[in-house]
Amino acid sequence: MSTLITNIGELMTQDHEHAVLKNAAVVFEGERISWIGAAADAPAADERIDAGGRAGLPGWVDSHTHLVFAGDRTAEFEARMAGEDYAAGGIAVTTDATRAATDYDLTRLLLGRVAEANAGGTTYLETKTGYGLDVDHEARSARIAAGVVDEVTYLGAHLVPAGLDPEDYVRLVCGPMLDAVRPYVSWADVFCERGAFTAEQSREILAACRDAGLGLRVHGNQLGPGAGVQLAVEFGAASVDHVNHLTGADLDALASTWSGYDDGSGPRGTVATCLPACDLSTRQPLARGRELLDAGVQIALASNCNPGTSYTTSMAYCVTTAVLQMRLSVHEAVRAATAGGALALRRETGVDADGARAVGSLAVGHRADVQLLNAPSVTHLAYRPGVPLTHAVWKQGSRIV
Ligand SMILES: N=CN[C@@H](CCC(=O)O)C(=O)O
Ligand SMILES: [Zn+2]
Repeated sequence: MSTLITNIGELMTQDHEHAVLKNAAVVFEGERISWIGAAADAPAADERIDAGGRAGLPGWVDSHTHLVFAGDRTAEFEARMAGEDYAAGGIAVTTDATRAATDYDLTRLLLGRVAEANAGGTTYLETKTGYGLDVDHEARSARIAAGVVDEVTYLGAHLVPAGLDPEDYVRLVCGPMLDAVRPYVSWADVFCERGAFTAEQSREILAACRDAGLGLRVHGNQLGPGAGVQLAVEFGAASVDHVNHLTGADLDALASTWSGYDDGSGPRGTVATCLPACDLSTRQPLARGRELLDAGVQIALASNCNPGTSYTTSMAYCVTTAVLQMRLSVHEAVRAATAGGALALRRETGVDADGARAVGSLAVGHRADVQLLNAPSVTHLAYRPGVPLTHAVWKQGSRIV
């Protein structure tokens, strides 16, 4: 089955050349893109969709979420808006509610959040465990997530549960808990922050997870300066996320991981993932996306959807905020929310050992994940803030919106 989407007024491909095509068309063959170019040259296909001059772009790649949870934290949010600071301890409230939920309810809640993300144009999703915090509940969260989302990250190192000795808990995270989640996850993450895990504890956990064959990610430098960025660089993590409080040395360390990447002489480095919706909800200074880009660091934008610090699945909101307040161009912000997210998940290129296709950019052979906006140009995402512009979404070649 092939599908032609034609009469696309502006197509932002986010491919290697950063091409933005006018009067464009794209053809899918099954789950993959088989052709892309000028509408006038497009080949015939089994199905023909007229985009009516609308703008098209890759589906969003949301590379940082915490979607497996029950309960809500409205009261904590209200207190924060009244002036209280965010503290990691709130994670325990969600952990209690999550442990109390049935498998059926947790799955239903997760599916609802994924559907909400899809409706806003998200076509590739990572999510984390981290609201189970004991062996059985972490394994359950990982198992449920693995049946629903594209990438699952083990975040047993989210908070030390009350009453446990931190060193005992770290041993659990590095041992029996890691063994229990291992069949379901491909990534591990650690919340390296005051009130969560120290640099030394984080290092021990990252080493154990690396030795178990997991790719690494780090929550770092969110609430103040800290060791997260340096640890992420030391371990060759695919991303370090939050990055609100960076020293010059942190910026240099991140930039050094990307030297030679652009001209093909160096490997992929550590992506700095900015979470603007979270920054606003926690009243942290916005991550310095502009400065990171100018220093040569590859960045991603992600929703960080979770009940504590960022209860939104809207990648469009993140893009809008990045343009209006972080001083990214529309092209840069869209890139960070598509190809940047893919880079943070190491899914930006070709066919890998799992047979998975590249996501986050529109090129022949890549996964057919495309969204059309109810707008003539992608700029409308920032020009018309808050307006739901999603018109149609295809994921792996199938229309889902
Ligand atoms: N910072 C750590 N974890 C989440 C928040 C979790 C929570 O408060 O429930 C985050 O990414 O912001
Ligand atoms: Zn997070």
